[in-house]
Amino acid sequence: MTPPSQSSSPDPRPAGRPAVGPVAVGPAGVEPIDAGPPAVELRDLRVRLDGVPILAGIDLTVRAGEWVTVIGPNGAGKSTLLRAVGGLLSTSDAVRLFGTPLGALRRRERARVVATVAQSPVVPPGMAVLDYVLLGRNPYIPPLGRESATDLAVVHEVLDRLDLTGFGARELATLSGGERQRVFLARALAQGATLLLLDEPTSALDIGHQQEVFELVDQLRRTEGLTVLATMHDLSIAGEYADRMVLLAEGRIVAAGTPAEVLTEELLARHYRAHVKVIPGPHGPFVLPTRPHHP
Ligand SMILES: Nc1ncnc2c1ncn2[C@@H]1O[C@H](COP(=O)(O)OP(=O)(O)OP(=O)(O)O)[C@@H](O)[C@H]1O
Repeated sequence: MTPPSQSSSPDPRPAGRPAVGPVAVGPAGVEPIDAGPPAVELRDLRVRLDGVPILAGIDLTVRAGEWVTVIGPNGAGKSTLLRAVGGLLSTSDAVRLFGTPLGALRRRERARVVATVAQSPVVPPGMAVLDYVLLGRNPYIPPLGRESATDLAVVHEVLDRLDLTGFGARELATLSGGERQRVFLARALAQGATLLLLDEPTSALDIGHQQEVFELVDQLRRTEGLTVLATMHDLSIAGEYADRMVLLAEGRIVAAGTPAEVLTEELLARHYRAHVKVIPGPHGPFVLPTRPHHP
């Protein structure tokens, strides 16, 4: 089930690529389509906030259907990078989504292309879960219009897939941290965008729900060509799901490559000042923090 188009504006998604509806599951095992422009293209992206340089010339390409995870120590600029890609910062023409400069996309168009799960989303006070997730359908609801049966069906399907059936009437503020985090993800998936930006999306989840969420996102990626740009601090999980990883430090990319190339003891010691043991695993290296040796 793909969200109906309600705009005559040009759709920057590659031709033939469906809008990703969370309930539209295609044949399993379809490889990402690698034709057409990249999902994300950053060319010399520089961001200053309140006069402070935060990102110092980032070049990064994320192919359609790829999962790229940005890692790095606190304050490295990961959230700022995702906010720039999501259109929340002024970036001139440094950011292109599916070949279109970000600035050329109107708000509703952009919302059909890119959905974000922010680290700490603002929650309108008193809002029920169902109404909050329905906000994800705004790009498909005409101004002054009401949600359609399709919008409601998508929302219920997403709630179901994120183990939130029965939560619809609950006030968001009464949920546990992990339940609330799944609602934030539900809203982003209900948006049906082709590019998903995940900023520490599972930091409050128990390991079971964490795995469930990442498996769901990965399934959408494999079956429907969803592109994922994520940040996370759990390096083992990051390596298990990412095709490629980018290590950011002090606003610059200091390493990029496969998880095995980026998750090395030497790089993690240098940029995180962390003592870790890296053990090869079937889907990516496991990174285990170890106590420094005291003689
Ligand atoms: N408005 C602002 N003015 C000045 N500095 C800012 C502003 N907003 C953010 N920063 C700084 O920018 C840097 C990057 O912040 P950002 O949130 O992108 O880091 P991060 O890598 O996501 O960190 P974390 O892992 O802690 O979430 C931080 O040092 C932060 O203090």
